[in-house]
Amino acid sequence: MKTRNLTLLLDFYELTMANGFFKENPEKIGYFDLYFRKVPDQGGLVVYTGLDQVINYLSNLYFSDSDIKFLRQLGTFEEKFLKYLENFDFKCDVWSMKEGTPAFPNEPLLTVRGPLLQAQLLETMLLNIINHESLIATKARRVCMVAHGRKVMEFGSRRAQGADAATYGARAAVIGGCFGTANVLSAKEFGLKPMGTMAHSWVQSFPSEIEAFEAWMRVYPHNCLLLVDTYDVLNSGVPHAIEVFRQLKRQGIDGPFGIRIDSGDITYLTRQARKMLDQAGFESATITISNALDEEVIQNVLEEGAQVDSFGVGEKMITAASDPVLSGVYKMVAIQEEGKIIPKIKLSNTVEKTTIPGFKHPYRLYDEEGKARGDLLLAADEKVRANSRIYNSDPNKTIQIRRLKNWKLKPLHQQIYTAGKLVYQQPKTLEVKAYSQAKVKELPEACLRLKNPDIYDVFWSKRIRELRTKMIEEFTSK
Ligand SMILES: Nc1ncnc2c1ncn2[C@@H]1O[C@H](COP(=O)(O)OP(=O)(O)OP(=O)(O)O)[C@@H](O)[C@H]1O
Ligand SMILES: O=P(O)(O)OC[C@H]1O[C@H](OP(=O)(O)OP(=O)(O)O)[C@H](O)[C@@H]1O
Ligand SMILES: O=C(O)c1cccnc1
Repeated sequence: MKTRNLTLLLDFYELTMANGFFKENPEKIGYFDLYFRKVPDQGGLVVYTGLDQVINYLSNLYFSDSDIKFLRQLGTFEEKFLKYLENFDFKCDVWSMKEGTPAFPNEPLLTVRGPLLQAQLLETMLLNIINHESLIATKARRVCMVAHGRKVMEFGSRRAQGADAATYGARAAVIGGCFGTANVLSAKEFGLKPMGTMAHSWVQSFPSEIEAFEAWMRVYPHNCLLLVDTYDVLNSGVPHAIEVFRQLKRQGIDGPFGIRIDSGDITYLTRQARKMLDQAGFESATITISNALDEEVIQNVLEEGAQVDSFGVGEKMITAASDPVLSGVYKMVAIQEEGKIIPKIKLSNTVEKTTIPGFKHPYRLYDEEGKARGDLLLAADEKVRANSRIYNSDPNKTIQIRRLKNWKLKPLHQQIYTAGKLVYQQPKTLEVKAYSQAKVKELPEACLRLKNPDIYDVFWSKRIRELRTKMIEEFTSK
């Protein structure tokens, strides 16, 4: 997407703290991890998405004259700090998982290291981008999985919560597995092919359904997809569609032909429509369905034997309606003073909400067959030996300690910025999608299912576990 100055899209406390950090010690370094604690819909994985927009945001950080003017008249900030913002020079290091990576609770999707006052300013926007796009990609994976290879088109822009949610959401849906989107802006910006059928208004605008279909046929003889539910699917829509396909066939045009059904009982109507099309000799004519679809409806109708070639999915996917929040957080995990990294923790009443201190990176563990067996968090300067002990991060798992065996470790973090300089080449959206699908295939099948998936293990090294336990004890014994 075009560059946009979103620097002021932050929560005011980030600026007031930054003003304070500036006064205290502008050189002090902070480390922050961005992660989530719970997979939406009680699913097994999140499709990490948003890095493209994160890069766009970070590469365009600046405070414009009018931003500074606005901040100055608030009377909250020191003049020296405003001057610092005026000449803002992004200096942070950023590590991130590659976009499309399947990710799990409590592992850093993205880590920022840099002057505390800068790293703090990024909190809201990084979360805004990643929480939204990962949520939609995660939902789309669920929807596409139950479609079992049938195409899913993203149709949700009209019901998305605003223009960005529609456009970036459509991209996220494609990364999650959708074949394409009806959103033309998203298609243009992200190198996708826009797609779709026709609306009821086309049919309504003619004196009769057959005239509407014939007119469409004249405009698009080589891709004749007709919406057949404006009046009566089986008594009017499908027979008229067949009549038009016959006319095209007589002209020597053999498709692609197709119909879309947007209301009624999907199972019954598609089975009947399939029979009618087949009997008329149009076995290759496709049937698309739409109308408030989600993974449950799709699974239901396919189990009932619905005859569907592709799905148009809108509102339920673009808003992740069944569980519409990914509660990613951005937490300080360390500071650095005089070259020394000092781990920091945030305690909570629940173990889940207590943070994981220290500068660390996530790795994926692969067995001899190339299957992912879990993820492992290691301190940034830590090396582990084959067969060392690793510890489950989930306190509810019965088996807490495991051996690393001969599993291969592959780093999940890539360096994206070094001292504020972009050092990473972001792949194109369709490459991200292909990468994501390949990475999902590496996971145990039981983690992928919609209901009651197996919980994928996220392990910690001994060092991380001991540090956390020690810090909890230190604070709670005080
Ligand atoms: N066989 C089926 N099993 C489960 N859900 C279905 C089935 N057929 C349709 N649905 C879903 O049921 C919901 C209601 O569909 P229906 O077409 O009856 O209502 P509607 O949206 O009011 O129709 P209209 O678009 O004409 O106003 C939709 O979400 C649809 O996807
Ligand atoms: O239902 P969704 O999953 O969001 O899919 C997109 C919907 O958008 C269109 O409906 P339209 O705006 O014409 O209204 P409708 O619900 O009356 O069909 C289309 O016909 C689908 O039904
Ligand atoms: O092309 C379509 O059929 C379409 C696009 C958006 C929303 N509903 C339908």
